[in-house]
Amino acid sequence: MASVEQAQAALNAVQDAGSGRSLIELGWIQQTRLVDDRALFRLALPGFAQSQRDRIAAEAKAALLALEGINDVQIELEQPSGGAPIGAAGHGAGGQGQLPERQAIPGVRQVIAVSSGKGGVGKSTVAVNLACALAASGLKVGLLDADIYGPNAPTMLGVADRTPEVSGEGAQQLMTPIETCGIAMVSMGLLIQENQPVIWRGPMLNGIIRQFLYQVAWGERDVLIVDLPPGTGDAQLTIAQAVPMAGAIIVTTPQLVSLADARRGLAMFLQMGVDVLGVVENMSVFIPPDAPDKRYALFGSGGGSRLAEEAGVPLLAELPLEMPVREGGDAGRPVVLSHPESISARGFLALARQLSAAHLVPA
Ligand SMILES: Nc1ncnc2c1ncn2[C@@H]1O[C@H](COP(=O)(O)OP(=O)(O)OP(=O)(O)O)[C@@H](O)[C@H]1O
Repeated sequence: MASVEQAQAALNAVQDAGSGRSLIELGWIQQTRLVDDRALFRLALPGFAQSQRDRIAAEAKAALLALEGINDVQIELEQPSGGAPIGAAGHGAGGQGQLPERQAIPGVRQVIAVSSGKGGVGKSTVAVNLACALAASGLKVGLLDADIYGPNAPTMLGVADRTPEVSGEGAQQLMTPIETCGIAMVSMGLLIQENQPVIWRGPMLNGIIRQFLYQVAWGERDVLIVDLPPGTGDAQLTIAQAVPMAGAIIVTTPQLVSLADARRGLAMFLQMGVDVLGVVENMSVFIPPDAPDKRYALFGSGGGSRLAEEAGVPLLAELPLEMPVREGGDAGRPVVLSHPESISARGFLALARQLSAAHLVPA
């Protein structure tokens, strides 16, 4: 028959996927007891998504059932001290105290973040084309380029030389988004000179992102697409804590190194209580312009589906590496508008249809 110490040691081996730390060390598992052949413990998780809570509970349960003499496990679900109630708005990192309520953007019905673990995988390309494809389907779409340090959306949408109008002063300031390709967009790239470096610290970055969320005249929008910077930094945390979201899309290439980063990004969203809507694999195969029937798996294959499967989320699209995508991005005319018949454009349009059907309802 196992002892309480053995039960605790077994639970100590169960880790939080995001930080890699033990659940016991994090204080999420408490009051482990044994009654006859039953193990009981209290699970006090911060506001994780349901799937993440289920996974943690299942792993802890399995760890206990593997012990000799334990035939049943009972879990008491507890709200973490000072944290947000489990299953409510669902944000908060363990033990960090009460976070402010998420605040919706007036007139904006849904927010979808486009994220990637590492740079250069095509996150901005996906965000911009997805926004254009959703607009082409008749939805009212906004695009917030939250990649403050490397804003690419203005170039990809051909508006890098435009400057949004700003009215009012201080907290009353209101920026009018730029209208292009049927969408309304704002970006740091519209506010700084080209080639000017952006060197900001966290609090300033949070401030500008909050301004982009709440001090822009977004008007009535069925959906706001947020193009996040790569990685798991301040911008992701600010957005995830500030605004209620339909969820996040994770963009990755099939490459293993890209996958490891994408996993971290995915875990961060789940930890913040933000649903992951699915994975988009970009650059799945290269289609040469002079041999459009050929396919080359330049970055390997199967990475996107592996990531999606691991996380229990859908693989939303597998988009090829094609010349018109890059050309459209450089020329300021996204491929869904410049080459709507291309395989990539059809992939983006199908992605938009899927997301629309599952998460968006026009006003
Ligand atoms: N499917 C594709 N086919 C061809 N070119 C692509 C494709 N996806 C992205 N690209 C090109 O790859 C480059 C990087 O794409 P993009 O800027 O969208 O990546 P990113 O992940 O947003 O990068 P970062 O986060 O570093 O800004 C761009 O020149 C873009 O045009």
